[in-house]
Amino acid sequence: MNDDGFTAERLFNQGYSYTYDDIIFLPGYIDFPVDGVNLSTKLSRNISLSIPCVASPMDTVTETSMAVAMAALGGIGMVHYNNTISQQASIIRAAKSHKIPFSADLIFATPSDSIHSADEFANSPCIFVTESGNKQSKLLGHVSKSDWKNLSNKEARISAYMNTSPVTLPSSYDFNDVAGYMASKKLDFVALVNEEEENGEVVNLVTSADTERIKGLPKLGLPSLGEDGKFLVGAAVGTRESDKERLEHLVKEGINAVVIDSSQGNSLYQINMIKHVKHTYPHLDVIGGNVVTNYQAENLIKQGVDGLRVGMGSGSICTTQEVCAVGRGQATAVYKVSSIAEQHGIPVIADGGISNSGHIVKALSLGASTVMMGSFLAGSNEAPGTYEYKNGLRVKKYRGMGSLEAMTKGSDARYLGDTAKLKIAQGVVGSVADKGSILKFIPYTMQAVKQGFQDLGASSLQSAHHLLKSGKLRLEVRTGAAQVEGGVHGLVGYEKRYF
Ligand SMILES: NC(=O)C1=CN([C@@H]2O[C@H](COP(=O)(O)OP(=O)(O)OC[C@H]3O[C@@H](n4cnc5c(N)ncnc54)[C@H](O)[C@@H]3O)[C@@H](O)[C@H]2O)C=CC1
Ligand SMILES: O=c1[nH]c(=O)c2[nH+]cn([C@@H]3O[C@H](COP(=O)(O)O)[C@@H](O)[C@H]3O)c2[nH]1
Ligand SMILES: [K+]
Repeated sequence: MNDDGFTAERLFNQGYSYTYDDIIFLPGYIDFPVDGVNLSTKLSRNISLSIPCVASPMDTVTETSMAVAMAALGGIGMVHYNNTISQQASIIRAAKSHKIPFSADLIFATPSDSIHSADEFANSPCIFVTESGNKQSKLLGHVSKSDWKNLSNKEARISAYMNTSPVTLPSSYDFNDVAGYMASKKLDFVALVNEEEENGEVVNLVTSADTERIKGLPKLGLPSLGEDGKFLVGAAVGTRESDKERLEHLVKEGINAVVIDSSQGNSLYQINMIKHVKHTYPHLDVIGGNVVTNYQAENLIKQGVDGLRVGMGSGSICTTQEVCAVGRGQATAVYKVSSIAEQHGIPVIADGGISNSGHIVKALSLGASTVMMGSFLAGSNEAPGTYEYKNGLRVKKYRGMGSLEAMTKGSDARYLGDTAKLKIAQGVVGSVADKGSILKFIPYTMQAVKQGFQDLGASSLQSAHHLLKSGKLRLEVRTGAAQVEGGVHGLVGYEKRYF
């Protein structure tokens, strides 16, 4: 009989709001190797993923590159809605047209243009020539940077010297198809065109440097693909009348799930929106939230949500608990909501507060099926925005969607028709350190999560949830001193490297 530690049920019913760092699991029994751990899971009732990772619908986290890379890794990205309907739709369209987990900056010109400086190529190995000089018209040829450098008359019009038979491949080719073709033909670069469109629009450019870089990264798992063979992409919408029109456009672009975005999801507005979505698009998975209590969760489950997003005030940029005095410690919130959702077969997304692989292990072992991350992903190459330097550190901007800056930017698009109102911030604007590509650090993070699962004696999410429910999973609260002991301590200096 195991009477060591507490069961989750006992620990989380004492009137404390615990967060991930407050608790620690006692180890279980290992009878399988690390690579025997399977992290496949469900985002929502009808959507399966091979890794439990979701990119948050925030304007400094998820646009095309993030959505593509997350799906390529086996997770999913939720495209934010702090933009116009057409901008959000075009981010989704672009993500859906990719089969390769990176996107290049594409440069276009018309045949009658001249190229005066190498700067016009920016970082691209070529400039594409189309009838109208933009992406949307027919591809006529290209000028490679090396051909342009050898040109004696730099004033010449592009039509006089462009290559009129550029090598293109369908954008439906996957990474191995493209890399294999490039290697066999010894190509420096190749354009990927969308063959579903009449004009064969160029959607991506792959260079041999890209293929070499990808080959050097950890092997990708099973990508998240829909029935149409395209990457799974989700999107967020609000609960205003105008969000119904927004959703109509997003559905046309083929989104696979919709997140109804709110800090407090148990509202008449959200319930009306869920009813609308369920009635109008019965095959679209709806993720409701955010919720942190049984009462909130039950109300949304009654309306037929296919997934629940859990977390209020736990995010790194959140000030909701300070400003509004509502919310819940994230470990308690995830455990409480998951135990109700599980009875209805509804997967839970643990949203916010993830800053290391241990937090992911905790969220999943407390009943969540996926984790949603903002700050953990915002410093990556795939997040929107460019890097800048702050105190010698390479950083990217990261801001709360309830920050004044984000609300002001989105107010035209999101709060259209609102009468003048006083804006109160529930988030901050900040920056996060450069982390490189998620194609590299997410596979390492998942390996760390697998090690945590192995220590617990859980070979899958299902088995972790079984340990939780059966009371075999034992945990304790860490005192302040235990938390200090659990971290690095007593050293004069050290370097923290995770992989
Ligand atoms: N997870 C978290 O802890 C938090 C997240 N956030 C994020 O910040 C952003 C903004 O969040 P919220 O302010 O909660 O957004 P929200 O859209 O739920 O609410 C904004 C305001 O509009 C009102 N409203 C919504 N629909 C309405 C309708 N149809 N008619 C009239 N009034 C309506 C709400 O009552 C509220 O006052 C979201 O992206 C959210 O995810 C903000 C705070 C906390
Ligand atoms: O109180 C808040 N004010 C905000 O401005 C805000 N913006 C985002 N979010 C929520 O935080 C989550 C991301 O949290 P992390 O950076 O910790 O991953 C996100 O996924 C959201 O749930 C906000 N919460
Ligand atoms: K917070």
